Amino acid sequence: MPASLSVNLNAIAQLRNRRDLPWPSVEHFGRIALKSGAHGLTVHPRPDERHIRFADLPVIRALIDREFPQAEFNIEGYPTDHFIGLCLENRPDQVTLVPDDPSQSTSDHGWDVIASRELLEPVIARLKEQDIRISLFTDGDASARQLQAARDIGADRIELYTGPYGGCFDAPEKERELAEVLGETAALADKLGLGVNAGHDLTVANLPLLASHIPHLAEVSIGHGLTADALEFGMAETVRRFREACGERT
Ligand SMILES: CC(=O)[C@@H](O)[C@H](O)COP(=O)(O)O
Ligand SMILES: NCC(=O)COP(=O)(O)O
Repeated sequence: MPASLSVNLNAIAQLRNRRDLPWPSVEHFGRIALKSGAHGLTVHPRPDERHIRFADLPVIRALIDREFPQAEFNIEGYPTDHFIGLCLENRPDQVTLVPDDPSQSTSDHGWDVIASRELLEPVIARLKEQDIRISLFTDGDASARQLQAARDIGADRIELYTGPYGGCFDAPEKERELAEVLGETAALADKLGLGVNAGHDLTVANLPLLASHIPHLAEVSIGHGLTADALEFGMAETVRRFREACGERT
């Protein structure tokens, strides 16, 4: 079964925010992405609203409810009270919890689940009361103890942080990163009953090899590389290319 593609709209929002204008519109490009066969939309609102604004969330929720009821809405972020409130108001199918400091420019590491158990366990319970699937952003080389802890506190999935893989894709180290790091962690998570998502710095070039090393890969969320390609090929054609890179026949 090919991995589902969730299109991250952060970069579209960042371009929009250069001016006090409503375009490029996250609703418009979200619609094109879903019409073109993307399985869902992802947003990662950050506290300074530098790309996704809090007001974008109900717009995306309404787009999915009205026009694409099968599509999934994935909200990513650090679990502050404000973030949890945004999630409860906007009814995502999945929340991906990410251990980012508010000043971080982008995500660059996964949770230390064991050390963060007191923070994460009640948050996961609260979100799961609303039937929201929980994914925890996880380092590619997470230990068995970390994965076990993720499962014990109620996570449904992990999202493997693929930044280091993206960074070494043109170098020989990518073989080790794939087989011994991401592949082994994914296999262990699968054995423990955790679903496996992946994201960060994925591209149409590096996605097929990743997917071939993680046969049970459930979902990839992709923003930066996909938006760059959309500038060249258009959003509809780009989504088609990324779906193919996931192993879908388009
Ligand atoms: C959680 C993650 O992998 C991030 O890649 C993300 O959602 C993108 O965040 P920015 O768009 O702010 O870089
Ligand atoms: N969870 C990762 C994500 O949504 C997008 O990351 P990127 O493709 O913008 O690096």
